[in-house]
Amino acid sequence: MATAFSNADRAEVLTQALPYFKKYYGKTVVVKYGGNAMLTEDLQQQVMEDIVLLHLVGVRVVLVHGGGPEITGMLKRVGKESQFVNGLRVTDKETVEIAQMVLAGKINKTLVTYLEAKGGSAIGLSGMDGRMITAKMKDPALGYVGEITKVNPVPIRDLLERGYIPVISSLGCDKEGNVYNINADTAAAKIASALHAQRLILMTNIQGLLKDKDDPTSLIPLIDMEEAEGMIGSGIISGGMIPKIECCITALKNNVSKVIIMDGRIPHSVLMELFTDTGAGTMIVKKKKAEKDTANKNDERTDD
Ligand SMILES: Nc1ncnc2c1ncn2[C@@H]1O[C@H](COP(=O)(O)OP(=O)(O)O)[C@@H](O)[C@H]1O
Ligand SMILES: CC(=O)N[C@@H](CCC(=O)OP(=O)(O)O)C(=O)O
Repeated sequence: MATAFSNADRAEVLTQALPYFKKYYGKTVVVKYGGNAMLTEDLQQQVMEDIVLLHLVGVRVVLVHGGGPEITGMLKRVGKESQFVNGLRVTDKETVEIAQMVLAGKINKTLVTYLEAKGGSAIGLSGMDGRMITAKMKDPALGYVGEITKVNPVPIRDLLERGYIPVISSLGCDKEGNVYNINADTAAAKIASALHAQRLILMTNIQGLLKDKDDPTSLIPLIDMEEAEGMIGSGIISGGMIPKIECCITALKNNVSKVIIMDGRIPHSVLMELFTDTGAGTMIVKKKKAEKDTANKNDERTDD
């Protein structure tokens, strides 16, 4: 097949990636995949191929997934309308059962199958397995929406040690055996904290954090926690981006080195972020090293 790249070009690309392979070898990267970045089978397969590549070059990669649109679709099929309060789905007993079927059943197993088909070894678990995610009711008005009280990282570490990619769905349970529906960004952030991850990558359906959410050219490549908090206060960050940024900030305050929000619909965005000079999306750091105007995302990316 004719291609625009010569073998020399390909070798050059690999050589350029070498310092990044070295940087991330043996490091823990938690990737959250979900929402509209998960809409087609092709897209899911492409992202899983990237995850396998990360795994094969020695990154300890953990995949945490959501699947909100699929839960909404399944609820519709049984005649139930979804209702959200501040980005969280109001979850009655029937809804949590359906969330469990969709997340722990269909999506988790589909992603595991794709990872295996692409040459990885993956094991799919939900937050209930091995008491990985303990939760309590967040607010009785929301029903069975879980607030995470504890993450047990041992089963995840065991799988990583044995060379598996853990694939975790965002459900949790309490001591009484109640199951809770948990926002997948929140679950990924808490898991990243429990693992002291080098990177938490949240894949979403927008380029990253934008100065103006309706202007795709206004991407902010690098921001720190204080600036991000200010942008929530000033209304630049709104809607579903608010809980996303809040859980990024909590992760940074709790053992996670850096967080990236990126567009999961762009092919190979995760590889671009980790293995190229340019990166992708928005990186959130605790505190920028340089002053605001001179801060360079690449300085932050190549150092921690
Ligand atoms: N400043 C901003 N930059 C980027 N997106 C923003 C911003 N403010 C609000 N948003 C909105 O947040 C959305 C992402 O949140 P959400 O839809 O909950 O993502 P997901 O379903 O992937 O978890 C974007 O599609 C966008 O409409
Ligand atoms: C409590 C709550 O809202 N849970 C989410 C869980 C799935 C999720 O977060 O999926 P995405 O990442 O695809 O949005 C829900 O029911 O949609």
